[in-house]
Amino acid sequence: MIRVGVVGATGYTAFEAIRLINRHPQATVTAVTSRKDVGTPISDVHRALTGQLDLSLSLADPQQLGADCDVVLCCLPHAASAETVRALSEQDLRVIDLSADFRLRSAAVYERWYATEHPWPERLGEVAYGLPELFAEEIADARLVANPGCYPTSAILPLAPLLKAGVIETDIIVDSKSGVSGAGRTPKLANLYCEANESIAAYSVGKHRHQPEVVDVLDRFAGVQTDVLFTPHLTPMDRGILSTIYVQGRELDAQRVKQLWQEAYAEAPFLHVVDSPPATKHVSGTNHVHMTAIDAGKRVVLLSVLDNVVKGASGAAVQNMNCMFGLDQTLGLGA
Ligand SMILES: NC(=O)C1=CN([C@@H]2O[C@H](COP(=O)(O)OP(=O)(O)OC[C@H]3O[C@@H](n4cnc5c(N)ncnc54)[C@H](OP(=O)(O)O)[C@@H]3O)[C@@H](O)[C@H]2O)C=CC1
Ligand SMILES: CC(=O)N[C@@H](CCC(=O)OP(=O)(O)O)C(=O)O
Repeated sequence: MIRVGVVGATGYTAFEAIRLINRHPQATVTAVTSRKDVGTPISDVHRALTGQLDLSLSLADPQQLGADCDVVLCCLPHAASAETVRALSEQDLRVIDLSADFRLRSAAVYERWYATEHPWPERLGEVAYGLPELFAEEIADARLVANPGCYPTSAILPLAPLLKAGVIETDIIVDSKSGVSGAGRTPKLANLYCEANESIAAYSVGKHRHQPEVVDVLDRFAGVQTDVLFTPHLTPMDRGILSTIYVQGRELDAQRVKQLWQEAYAEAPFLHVVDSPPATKHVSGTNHVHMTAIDAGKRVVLLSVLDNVVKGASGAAVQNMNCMFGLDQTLGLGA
């Protein structure tokens, strides 16, 4: 059995990770940590875990986690995560960081977009990016994996094969909508029921930190510098992301896009090319991504949907864990 520690266990991604590991035939949760709820049973914090996991929260002590775990899923906010990841990396265990702290390859870019100094800049650029559909070999060999952002996953997966094949121009528009769980469980005014319900709004227009992540990962995979305009929207649903992506290229049409996806993702168990516009409900609670392409004048419109807390976070983390331990990618993920 793989012994799994969950750091920052009181949050949404941690809950989803525990739920998935509880169903995993070869992994078990052995430690859950928190700053503020030390000593509290995890099932008091996440009531859906009643009768499902008999563990109490402890402080994140790297040495103790090193003794109790083979792998730690670090579910802390960005900027807070990097120090903990660094301390955990000194232990004899593998780490999957769900935050953004090790996704970018450049400390200067990180510092510009996250407005904070990186505490371990020399490690950036050597960390596997946790999209097994694109980087399976690096992930399999890694001791530290940077789990992708939820929006970036929804944009990178449709775009990567098209850029690699050189069939689209590098000027790309990504318009994304997310459910409120994407913002985490830590309360914020914009995410209160009366603010978010029956309403939809764009935010961080032209300055969201996932824009450089998409650009960096596409360059890493396809060796192409893109100019991505990314606009996220908060929508009144619990979970789910829909990304609408506008691309164009000479003699490009939807059929060619789908053919390139089919070739690139023939072995990818969670990626599905569908024939009509997908809905977030089609993938809710699953690790699947549905994608389609539709001709629209001089452009092709790409549509992708995923569950932000599963394929956008904890499901991807379990998929990465499976790769790191030489297991079938789908184990514990119901596919
Ligand atoms: N929600 C989503 O859909 C996605 C989230 N992510 C990323 O995953 C990570 C976790 O997200 P999520 O679970 O939604 O977040 P939450 O806000 O739900 O939970 C984060 C947990 O981290 C702990 N925490 C908060 N602030 C600090 C701090 N300054 N130092 C140490 N611990 C802290 C808290 O636990 P306590 O107070 O008990 O210590 C909190 O419960 C984030 O980096 C997020 O950006 C990535 C993809 C998708
Ligand atoms: C709806 C909502 O607020 N979503 C979050 C994205 C969550 C995520 O993936 O963010 P990380 O890169 O920090 O892991 C946001 O826009 O900040």
